[in-house]
Amino acid sequence: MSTVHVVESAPAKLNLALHVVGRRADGYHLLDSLVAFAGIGDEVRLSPGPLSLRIDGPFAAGLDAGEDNLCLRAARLAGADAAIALTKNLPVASGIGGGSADAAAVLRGLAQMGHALPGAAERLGADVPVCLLSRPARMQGTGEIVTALPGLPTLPLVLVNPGVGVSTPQVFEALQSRDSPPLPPIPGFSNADDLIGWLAQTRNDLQAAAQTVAPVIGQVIDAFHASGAGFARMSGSGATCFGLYASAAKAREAAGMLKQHGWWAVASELAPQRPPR
Ligand SMILES: C[C@@](CO)(OP(=O)(O)O)[C@H](O)COP(=O)(O)OP(=O)(O)OC[C@H]1O[C@@H](n2ccc(N)nc2=O)[C@H](O)[C@@H]1O
Ligand SMILES: Nc1ncnc2c1ncn2[C@@H]1O[C@H](COP(=O)(O)OP(=O)(O)O)[C@@H](O)[C@H]1O
Repeated sequence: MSTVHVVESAPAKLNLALHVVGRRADGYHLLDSLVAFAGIGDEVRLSPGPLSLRIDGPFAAGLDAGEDNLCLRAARLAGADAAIALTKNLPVASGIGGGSADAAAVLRGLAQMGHALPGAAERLGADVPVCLLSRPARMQGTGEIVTALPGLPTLPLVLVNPGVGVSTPQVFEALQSRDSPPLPPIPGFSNADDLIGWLAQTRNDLQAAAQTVAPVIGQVIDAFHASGAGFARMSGSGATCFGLYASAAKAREAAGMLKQHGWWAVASELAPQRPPR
């Protein structure tokens, strides 16, 4: 068995706010999004060897380890060989960027093993540039413009996925309008009230569209409020939603209640402090 050389976490991406501000001639939508990362994520381990991928973890069964897997695509883009082990803790295709986070973690890990980061990482997926940073950021364009933000308060949160697959193209097609204003100026947030006050002035424009495809998303948001969340919203194109809570104990209690619906529900943290890279 080969020795693991590098372990990289691949934290879940959350679009705390997401405005659709336009549409390009090729049909792709222009976004303005406040992105942050959660304490929960996948994990990638790299060791020297020919290019290979092995997947374990709670969501391994839903994911093919073939050549299209974003871990392998990332290594090929970097021109690097490595034996990759992925622990898939995040639901697949659920609006929290698990595939992009995995690709970014592979690229970061390969960089630690001496391989240069490839240019145009966004070719792997729109969320890969922000996932490479894995820190709070404003994301614009289709994801290629990433501006790091000073930081966000670390807050208890719960993620819920109702187990319904939502197609990203279908959600974009279901949009009623594509000309939202940009996000309001993003101040420094010193506490939960600051952040929630700012979030209340924003939207996830994809949420209403996703709800037409998967009405259960509305039930998830209602259940978050019933469980004491101070704020609840869908991330990305769904169907995963997040709720913010006043304490870690309340988040854990809420996750227990939300699981009773038969949904994947996990208590974690928003923007946990991570050691500097
Ligand atoms: C919506 C976001 C927000 O962070 O998150 P997720 O829901 O993926 O987590 C991303 O922009 C998702 O980007 P990405 O992950 O590359 O989307 P894909 O699944 O590759 O895109 C599928 C399709 O959705 C449409 N699409 C996607 C992104 C975009 N900015 N405009 C679009 O119109 C296009 O029809 C595209 O062919
Ligand atoms: N390592 C990976 N993890 C998750 N999805 C992957 C991976 N590799 C390829 N994919 C594919 O990428 C697509 C997007 O997955 P993901 O990034 O989890 O979702 P989303 O873009 O909704 O946040 C899925 O359809 C999945 O089949």
